[in-house]
Amino acid sequence: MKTGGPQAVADAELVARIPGSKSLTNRALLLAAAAPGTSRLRAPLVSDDTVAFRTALNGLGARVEADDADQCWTVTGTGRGPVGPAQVWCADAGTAARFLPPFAATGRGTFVFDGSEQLRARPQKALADALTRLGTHVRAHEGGRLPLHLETSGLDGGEITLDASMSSQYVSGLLMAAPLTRRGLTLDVRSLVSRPYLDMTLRLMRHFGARFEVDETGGRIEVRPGGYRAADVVVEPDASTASYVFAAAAVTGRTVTVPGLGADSSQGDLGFVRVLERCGARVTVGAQSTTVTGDGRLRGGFDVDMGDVSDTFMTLAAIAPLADAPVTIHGIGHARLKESDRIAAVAANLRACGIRVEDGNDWITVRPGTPGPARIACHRDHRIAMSFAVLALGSGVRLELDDPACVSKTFPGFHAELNRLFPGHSIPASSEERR
Ligand SMILES: O=C(O)C1=C[C@@H](OP(=O)(O)O)[C@@H](O)[C@H](O)C1
Ligand SMILES: C=C(OP(=O)(O)O)C(=O)O
Repeated sequence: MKTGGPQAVADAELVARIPGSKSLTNRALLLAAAAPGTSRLRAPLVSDDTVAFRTALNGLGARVEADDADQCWTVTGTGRGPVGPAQVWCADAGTAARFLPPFAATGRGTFVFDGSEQLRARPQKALADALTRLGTHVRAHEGGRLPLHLETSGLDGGEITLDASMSSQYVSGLLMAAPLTRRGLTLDVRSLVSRPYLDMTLRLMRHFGARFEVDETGGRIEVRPGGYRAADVVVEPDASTASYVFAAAAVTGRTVTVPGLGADSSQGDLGFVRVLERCGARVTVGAQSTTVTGDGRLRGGFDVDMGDVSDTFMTLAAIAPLADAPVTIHGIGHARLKESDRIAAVAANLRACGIRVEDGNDWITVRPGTPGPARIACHRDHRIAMSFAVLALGSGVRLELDDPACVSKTFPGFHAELNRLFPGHSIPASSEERR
């Protein structure tokens, strides 16, 4: 029988404190704002993206109030689309820029959506075009980008085809607006990326009382009119965020459990643990929690499609130098259109560490190697910062992040939590002051 002592301490399971899902928080906020009456979000994510979303909804006529501990947000919704004029600041949040304009289009008046330089650079054309075809008067910057001006008297609905090859967020935004249209809306979705997010949207819409049908191909969705009813939501921990502590388990040979993230999760990014399994980690996805145990060595020599879980491809790419053979990740072309061009950013940072990398339009190959000290260019991309923090942890190399605080987009306490789980982690928590 094993007793206490150093080995027992080394083997002890680490229980990570992962904040709520950004995607669930911002969807639940929108649906609660669109429903009449009071809805509650328990354990919402409190971060730049969700606070921006909450503030935007307050400006659009809903009331979102937080309790003292920010553990429960109470939303008083209006039961209809918002009334303009309103100026909406989306900050860095893709979810705000893609979910809020369709919602506003179901209301009446004029609305102006804008965001940071980073968000202004991200594509919106398919969404702007769809709103125009539905009868909204839309004026956008070149290529449909922010700032976006809308003038609307509500949406009749109807049927439109939508190209979702750049982002699934356009589809989610239109779907969530659809029950507020006068006749209902049918979407014929083409070239969809990030499919699990669309399923998450539909699941949450159903929770708020929406009625819809999805055809057998999954590409045609018919949403009935009739609005929403208020509902309470318990927000699960964020699966994309959990990828960093799971990867940390894999590279340190420790066991990390994330409570509250289990087999029934609607977050596709929990699928990242199956990729870690290919690297040799042991994975248990239980009803209420997920556990990853690493053996400290990473197996490579595989090629994996991470198109459905692309927010986690950098987590794998950043630790891939520690694998015993090359790792290729493909299907991730749309990751070039996020907070940064993520393929380019990961490739350049790995090269700065002395690692051999090849990359193409929608793929990257990372070769085994010993990373050397480097300054990591985060490009204000939270996931670049968090991914390379895990490489620093796993390799013991000194990596300096040029913008450690950018993690506040989705996980303001990231460095502190990594340090709590893995004391002595080389990126100091003191670097975490907010921008
Ligand atoms: O709908 C969502 O909540 C999200 C969808 C994904 O974007 P794309 O659909 O643009 O890939 C993902 O990258 C993003 O972090 C969140
Ligand atoms: C792509 C991301 O964010 P968003 O599109 O919601 O801004 C992300 O969080 O990785």
